[in-house]
Amino acid sequence: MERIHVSVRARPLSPEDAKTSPWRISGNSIFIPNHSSKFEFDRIFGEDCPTQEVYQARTKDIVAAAVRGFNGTVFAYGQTNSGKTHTMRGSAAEPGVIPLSVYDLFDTIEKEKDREFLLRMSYMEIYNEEINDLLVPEHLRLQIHENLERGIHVAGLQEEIVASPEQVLELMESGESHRHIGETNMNVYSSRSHTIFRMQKRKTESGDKHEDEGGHTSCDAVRVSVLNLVDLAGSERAAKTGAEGVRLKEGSHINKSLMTLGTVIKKLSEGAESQGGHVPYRDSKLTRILQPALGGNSNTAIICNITLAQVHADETKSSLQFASRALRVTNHAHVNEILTDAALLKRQKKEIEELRAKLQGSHSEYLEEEILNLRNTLLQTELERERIALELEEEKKAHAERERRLQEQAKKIENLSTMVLYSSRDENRDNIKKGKRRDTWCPGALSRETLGEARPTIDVKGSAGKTASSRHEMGPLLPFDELVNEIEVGLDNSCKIEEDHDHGAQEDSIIPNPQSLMHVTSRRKASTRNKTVAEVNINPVEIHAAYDDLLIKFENQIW
Ligand SMILES: Nc1ncnc2c1ncn2[C@@H]1O[C@H](COP(=O)(O)OP(=O)(O)OP(=O)(O)O)[C@@H](O)[C@H]1O
Repeated sequence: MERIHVSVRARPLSPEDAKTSPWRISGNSIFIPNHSSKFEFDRIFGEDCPTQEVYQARTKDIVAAAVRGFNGTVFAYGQTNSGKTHTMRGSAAEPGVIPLSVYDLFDTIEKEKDREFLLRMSYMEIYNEEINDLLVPEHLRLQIHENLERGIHVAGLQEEIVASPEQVLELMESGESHRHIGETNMNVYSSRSHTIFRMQKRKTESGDKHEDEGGHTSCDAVRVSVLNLVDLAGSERAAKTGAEGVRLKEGSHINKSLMTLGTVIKKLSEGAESQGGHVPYRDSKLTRILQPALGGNSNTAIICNITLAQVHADETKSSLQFASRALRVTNHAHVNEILTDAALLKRQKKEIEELRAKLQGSHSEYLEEEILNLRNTLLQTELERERIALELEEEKKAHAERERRLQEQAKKIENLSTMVLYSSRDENRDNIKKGKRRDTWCPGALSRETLGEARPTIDVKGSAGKTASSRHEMGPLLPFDELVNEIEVGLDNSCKIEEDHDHGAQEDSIIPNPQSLMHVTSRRKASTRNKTVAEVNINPVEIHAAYDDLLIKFENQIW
């Protein structure tokens, strides 16, 4: 929301008028001393102020905004002979707002090299409430239309494509030749019509360019803005202008349209539009054409031309009241963008792609979180697997230890068997050698001392091929049962020693004590050892028998 910018420009006075002028200007205020009326505006330009300064005050910004796509309207308002045409058209010596705007417009466009512009100009007048085309004189009584695409526009109005300020000004000069100008008592070249100089800019936004599959560049947005520069006909009093006939009729239409403009401004200043009230835009061609500029989509500035002469004090006061009301009118300018169907599709496609990219981005975040969770789960599984592997390894070691002990026990048993068999073979050999055998066995007849002299020394070799380095002395020759009892007593001690003994690899090379082995074969307390006996199929009865045989052979050997 931005209100209409209103400035006041006072035209130079003759020395006589200057002496009698009741008006005083102080800053941006104008008033009549000792009078209740005091007006304040955005700017007040004195009689010595050049048009360039007037242009710089606001119009320059409106032109720049028009290049960016905002509608703009600047119009000069005031009584006849107040300097409106001088302000808007100017002269060769002092160009007016229109030529200054045209040059500025092209300058701005040239600086915006990345944009593509298409400029058109039109020039029309509203004469006696009829719209005529000043560029094409045959185009008379044109009608005002309104539609969604073009808004309010004059149908059939010539729109010349222009490429330079000089071309524009030439066309403008040409149009001036068709304008209704008449002589009145107040102004030799009095404008008898309102003129509207219009520049339309169609801008294609380079930022919206796209390259299609064929590599061609197309634009999907076109900004269209309209700059209206209006030189109104001046309000006049027939008594002062001396208008008669045609001039009187012209003056009547001028006054009527200006009165409608005043009413529209008054209504807008009172907030009628925002309150849903009626604003009589359609009561005149002027207000209808300028409707977007008055409370609508446009940056608007009004330059109120006045004369400070005493003789025109009432008209000046009336103009200042109009301008003062206009200060309270607000507009809502915005960029006007036109999209073709193809352009609309392209833009929507672009938006969809952007949304899809955003969606994929958020989905990717979700996936990353999922991957992180999976990685954590995987890590936990790996740790669990390693823990189980360690436990398995420990179990294997324990199992191997058990197997090793079982094998040791088996070897000991096997050694015992081998020892028994070896002794048996030696006895047979000695028996054959001596040819002597004892038929009965009398243990009581044998003293331990006697037996000790005859106790053989046996070199025992392991059946597994291991060399037994230890030499074991045979104990006293006892009956088998007695021997077993003795062994059990001995093995209790042996077990204790064995428990304290390191079961290293060195132990494998030691020939087991046969007595210990006998313990292994007969001891019922140790279930594992009984199991070992069963596994190696050593029958204690057989050992018993073999032992008896050995004793007999041994005795035979002695005797
Ligand atoms: N600021 C100014 N400096 C110098 N001369 C001026 C100035 N304003 C107006 N004039 C002169 O005053 C005369 C009338 O001005 P102008 O034609 O612009 O008035 P107008 O408001 O357009 O009148 P009308 O409504 O009858 O067309 C012209 O000769 C113009 O050169």
